[in-house]
Amino acid sequence: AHGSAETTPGPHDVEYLTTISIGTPPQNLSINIDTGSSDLWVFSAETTSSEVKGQTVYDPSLSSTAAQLQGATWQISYGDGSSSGGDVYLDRVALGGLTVAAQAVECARNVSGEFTADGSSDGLMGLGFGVINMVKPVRQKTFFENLQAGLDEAVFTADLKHGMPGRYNFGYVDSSAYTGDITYVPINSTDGYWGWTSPGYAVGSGAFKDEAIVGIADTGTTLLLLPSDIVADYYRQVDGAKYERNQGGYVFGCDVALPDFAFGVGHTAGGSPAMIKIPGKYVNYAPVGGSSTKCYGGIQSNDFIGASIFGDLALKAAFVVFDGGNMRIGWASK
Ligand SMILES: O=C(NNC1=NCCC1)c1ccc(Br)cc1
Repeated sequence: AHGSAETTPGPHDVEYLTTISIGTPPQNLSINIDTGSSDLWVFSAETTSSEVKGQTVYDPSLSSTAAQLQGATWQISYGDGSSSGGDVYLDRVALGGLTVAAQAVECARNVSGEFTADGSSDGLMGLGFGVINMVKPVRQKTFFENLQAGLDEAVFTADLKHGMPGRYNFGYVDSSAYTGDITYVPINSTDGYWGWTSPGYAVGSGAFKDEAIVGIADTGTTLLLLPSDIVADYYRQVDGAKYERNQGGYVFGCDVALPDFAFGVGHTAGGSPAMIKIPGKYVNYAPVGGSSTKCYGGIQSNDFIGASIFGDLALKAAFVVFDGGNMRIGWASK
């Protein structure tokens, strides 16, 4: 089996939203597919009403195929400090023409302010590894893990785009969706993430710099978060760019010229790595609050996290294969 679903960017490509249907008759929700976590949770009929502002909720009592997972609860917090928690139902979940008959659907009883304020997202679908699923006492499998054995190929692919809809495919690699070759590198899933190491980077037309970047591929994080020395190196090439603590990162004039940023993938011994190039204009993330001339950079430091995060800013410059069958990740230009 294989399937395909369109995914639509929010403002400034802050997140990408994909429609899933839950239950019988189907209840359609718009969710954020997140390779940086492993819980499928949704706003629900049980969510504290003051914390629901415009979201569509899943109501298991209206689904003839819903069954509460007795005694199961969950609580999760994300890298950006947001959080949610609640209880668990098993129900059928469909996405892109694929269905899991008994998927753990984690129903929120409470959500943090970030989720309440985001009227576009009705929940998250984690496509990380089940080892970090947060359901207690028995952790649950992700949608992809439940599908995997029945897929033609044990893969899903992310084809996110700048300011326009992209696509998540499951069970196959669409050879018409990228250019050149896909370069695969092994992943380290010990922490439950799609962890991988880039051999280095280049700023604009500059030389490749051999500096290993240990990170994760995370569709649920908006920006590209890298070691502070690499980030400083990039913004040295941006006229007037500076680090502003009260803005929480590097800012620059919204009309400034921005160099491309390229990161390496794999490299044959002595050979040069494949490069994924992020166009400079993608690095202009958005005007900072209250200004129309000062803009916030899409490349920022990871110093509080430790690992680097190849978030949507990096992913939307590539066609990315999350290969669960071979525990590897593949990157291609497009
Ligand atoms: O939470 C993480 N990714 N997903 C999401 N962020 C915000 C909403 C969803 C995340 C995962 C790993 C590391 Br290391 C840092 C952050």
